[in-house]
Amino acid sequence: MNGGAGSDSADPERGRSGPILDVSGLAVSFGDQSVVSDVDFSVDRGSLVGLVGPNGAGKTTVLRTVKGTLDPDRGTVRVDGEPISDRSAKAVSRLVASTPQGTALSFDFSVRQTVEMGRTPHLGRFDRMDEGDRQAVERAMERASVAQFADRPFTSLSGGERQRVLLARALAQETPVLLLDEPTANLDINHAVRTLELVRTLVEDGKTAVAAIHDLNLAARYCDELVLLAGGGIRAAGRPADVLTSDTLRDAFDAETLVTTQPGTDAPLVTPLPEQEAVDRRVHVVGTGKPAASAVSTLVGAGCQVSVGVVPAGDIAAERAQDLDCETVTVPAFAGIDDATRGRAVELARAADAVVTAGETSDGNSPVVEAAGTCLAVEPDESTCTSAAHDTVPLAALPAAVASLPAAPERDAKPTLRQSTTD
Ligand SMILES: Nc1ncnc2c1ncn2[C@@H]1O[C@H](COP(=O)(O)OP(=O)(O)OP(=O)(O)O)[C@@H](O)[C@H]1O
Repeated sequence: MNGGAGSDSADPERGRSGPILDVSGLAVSFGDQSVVSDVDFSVDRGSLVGLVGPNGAGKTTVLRTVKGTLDPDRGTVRVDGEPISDRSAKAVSRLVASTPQGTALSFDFSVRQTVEMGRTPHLGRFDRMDEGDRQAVERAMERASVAQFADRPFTSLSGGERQRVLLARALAQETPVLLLDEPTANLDINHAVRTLELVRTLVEDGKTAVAAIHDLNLAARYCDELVLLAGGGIRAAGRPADVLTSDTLRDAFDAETLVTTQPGTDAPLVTPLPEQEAVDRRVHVVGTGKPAASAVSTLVGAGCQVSVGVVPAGDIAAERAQDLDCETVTVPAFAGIDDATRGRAVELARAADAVVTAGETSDGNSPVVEAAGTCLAVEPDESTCTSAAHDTVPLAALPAAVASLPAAPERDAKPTLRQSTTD
């Protein structure tokens, strides 16, 4: 019996909990060049963990070590509690399947023959595939959406199509653990999302997956946890929102980023920022909705100290400002602005080098807008606070417009901003 007749939904892993993969004290070098050391992480059954990090950080090296094709200098990889070094290569292949980073395989097999290779660990040396093996192959091709190419030569496919065939080969292996090295690298956005949705379905059915993923936003959206590798070790590990912060990304990638939240989810959204000199200005934003939220992100990204309000609690501009640790003066939605609340916003506006209005602003905020010496309105200007003289600028030009303003000389005497208060 060659096995493999079971369907994915009857995965024996389903319902089991706890770590299936445990990596401890891993150190790998090539010659005298250390690539990673002190790498420790474990992966729970039924979860998807993303390995992220800059080029050359060692993601592929860690994946190769986990599947046993590269021996570490130190450390242990355990699958299901047992070190892989104590198991035969074939036994490891029944537990761990992988897809390679590159798709430039030179063999000229058909797609079906390529996927059939995934059954090798389940066959004896002289065994032929049985009906159960053939069903596993068909199922894997269907799941990876490559059944329509089954009879074509592998080498005739595009890079993205090949990538899906290699995923099908790994699925045909029917292992509890999947290691995916850049599974979306050659895929268009539709196939990238479909591939990661498929991996999520597999994970929900009980499989465990570790994927090296360059696209931080896809990694954040689909992975349960991330391991950030950089500089020869793990820089951060845990929930995507805890790992993908501006500070850790600066540390790992030497890049400035703006981290907000992906619409409709609580996954972080990472926007790389072009290198530019920080705009050392203090700005108070008055407004609501997406225009005000975008103004806040743009100004924070440009390096300004930003405060916001008065804005209704729950408005996207208030949430964005709080995400970015800006002092935010709010009132409950649909409530009027009381004097004390308006007073705090006026104080912040006076202390700022400029007030920026964006999106709809209520008449109740007029004293806040008027409190500033300078007012800039973001196009299209929807402000109802018309009493203050202002220039209108497109959002993209806002940092430059703010930078061109003179900084108020009494900066040191200005009241300090509190971190993200809401009333
Ligand atoms: N066989 C090898 N011999 C020598 N050095 C190697 C070998 N394989 C990898 N390296 C080096 O090890 C380091 C880590 O490589 P690795 O491919 O693991 O990084 P990575 O994080 O997967 O990178 P990328 O994001 O670019 O795919 C790199 O500096 C690489 O040049």
